[in-house]
Amino acid sequence: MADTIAKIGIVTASDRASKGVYEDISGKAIVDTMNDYLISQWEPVYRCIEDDQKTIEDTLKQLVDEEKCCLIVTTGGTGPAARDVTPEATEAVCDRMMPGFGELMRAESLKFVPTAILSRQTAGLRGSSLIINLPGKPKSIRECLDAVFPAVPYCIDLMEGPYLDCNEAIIKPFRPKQK
Ligand SMILES: Nc1ncnc2c1ncn2[C@@H]1O[C@H](COP(=O)(O)OP(=O)(O)OP(=O)(O)O)[C@@H](O)[C@H]1O
Ligand SMILES: Nc1nc2c(c(=O)[nH]1)N[C@H]1C(S)=C(S)[C@@H](COP(=O)(O)O)O[C@H]1N2
Repeated sequence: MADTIAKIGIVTASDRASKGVYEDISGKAIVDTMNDYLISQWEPVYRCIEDDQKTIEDTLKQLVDEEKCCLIVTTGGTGPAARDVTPEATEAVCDRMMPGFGELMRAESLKFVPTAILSRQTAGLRGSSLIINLPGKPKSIRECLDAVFPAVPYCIDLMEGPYLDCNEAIIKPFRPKQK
């Protein structure tokens, strides 16, 4: 699927950003990061929603099943507060979990903040889409994506999704088997 435009879902789960109390800087940071990383064509499918489990589940299902996003990156709602339910919504819609993503992001994030372990961020597969949770803080976006993104293009190759070509001066994808 070399020439397919990759659709990438960007989901901000934040009560305040979704009500306009503050600007959604974290969702924008995901878009900026993808623009930095990717030299192949891609298209963002953006949603900014409240921290409500059913709303998050419905949004993730829509982005996978109807929009056909190969990758969905969420931000927010991964902590211990009562309304932090993004990991639960992610698990509920995924067929299989990819625990290594959360493990690596927490380990790398600990180099920046001791509160990294408060994030329950995870990742999983629904159909042939990869869903990755990031914390809500704007600066956590790049800290986490720089750690895990090298494995993302090959993950999408294995699910027969679009070929993600990266700017290797910024991020080096690792593909054990070249196409
Ligand atoms: N999407 C975002 N855009 C800009 N800043 C954000 C965003 N999400 C979080 N922040 C910042 O990080 C701080 C801590 O995030 P927190 O985890 O409380 O947010 P959240 O749970 O995503 O949002 P909310 O509590 O409104 O649902 C916030 O006070 C805010 O300053
Ligand atoms: N890389 C990184 N990870 C981070 C942080 C951060 O600033 N950078 N903040 C932590 C904090 S303070 C919290 S409470 C949790 C959960 O954040 P969330 O509820 O906004 O998703 O993510 C943690 N992980």
